[in-house]
Amino acid sequence: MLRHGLQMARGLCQLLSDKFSVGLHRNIMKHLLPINATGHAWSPLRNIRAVTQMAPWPFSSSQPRDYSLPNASWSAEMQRLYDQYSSMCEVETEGSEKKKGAWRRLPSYNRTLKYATGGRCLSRMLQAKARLFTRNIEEQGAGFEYVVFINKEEKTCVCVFQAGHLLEGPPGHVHGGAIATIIDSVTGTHATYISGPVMTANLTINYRSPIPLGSVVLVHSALDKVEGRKTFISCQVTSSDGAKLHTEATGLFVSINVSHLFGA
Ligand SMILES: CCCCCCCC(=O)SCCNC(=O)CCNC(=O)[C@H](O)C(C)(C)COP(=O)(O)OP(=O)(O)OC[C@H]1O[C@@H](n2cnc3c(N)ncnc32)[C@H](O)[C@@H]1OP(=O)(O)O
Repeated sequence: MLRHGLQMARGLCQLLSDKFSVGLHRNIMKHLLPINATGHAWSPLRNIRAVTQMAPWPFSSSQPRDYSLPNASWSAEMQRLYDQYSSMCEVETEGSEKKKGAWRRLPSYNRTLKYATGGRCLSRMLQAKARLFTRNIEEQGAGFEYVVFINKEEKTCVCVFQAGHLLEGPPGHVHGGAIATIIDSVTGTHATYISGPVMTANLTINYRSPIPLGSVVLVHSALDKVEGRKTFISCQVTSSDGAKLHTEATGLFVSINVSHLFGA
């Protein structure tokens, strides 16, 4: 019973911190994972693990890499847009006072839920190898380079997305499935920020104009409405100056009890 409860707590914590990559995880993480003076996470669950012989806590020895931070593969346009939205974000100044800003950058990691379906643990091999679909290409700039910002006041999201050469569909242009993936990731993250844990129930996409490989586009996500467990989001992918419409989409996200993902 204790073991099962701890697995659930650990899975929930990681779900909120990895899969959904949104701010609400912070409240839980700060209780479960105080950061010590060396910057390493300390977990009360880790201490209990010695008694219960549970699988390793994935964040126990080092901080996870935040993939939404700039790297050498980012083009000047990607960096410019990152700087533009970052300048509108809330920042902590000296003395822990916060400078007001409507936007917030959402961190992004490469691990997803550790304990998945059927109420059973995934095999150790799968646990070790599982990676978030959009963050699983090692070579920087080859796949999905993106960063998501959320506007708390307007309840909108924008993602700056640079599509790498491994995402080719039609010659020299981005694969429709890759476009769907980034749309699902951004709108899903947005819905989670609004409504807590959700799953995509429906995604409807209209492709209006092809996206050149290597280009930087903006994925704009807006909340349409929330009806009970249903969160409706609409989305547009445009050129970085907003002049060209590439893709339009609508998504329906249904709130779930996380036990849904544990097969309970
Ligand atoms: C950082 C990374 C972020 C990544 C975000 C990516 C998110 C994802 O990709 S999730 C993976 C893809 N999605 C899935 O695998 C979901 C699979 N489907 C399911 O698990 C379930 O069908 C689920 C959870 C969506 C809904 O099931 P359940 O909880 O039983 O809800 P259910 O009672 O059927 O429906 C609830 C409401 O939604 C409606 N609904 C459910 N599915 C649909 C649908 N496809 N179309 C329209 N309406 C729907 C129902 O009609 C019902 O409406 P109402 O309350 O008005 O009667």
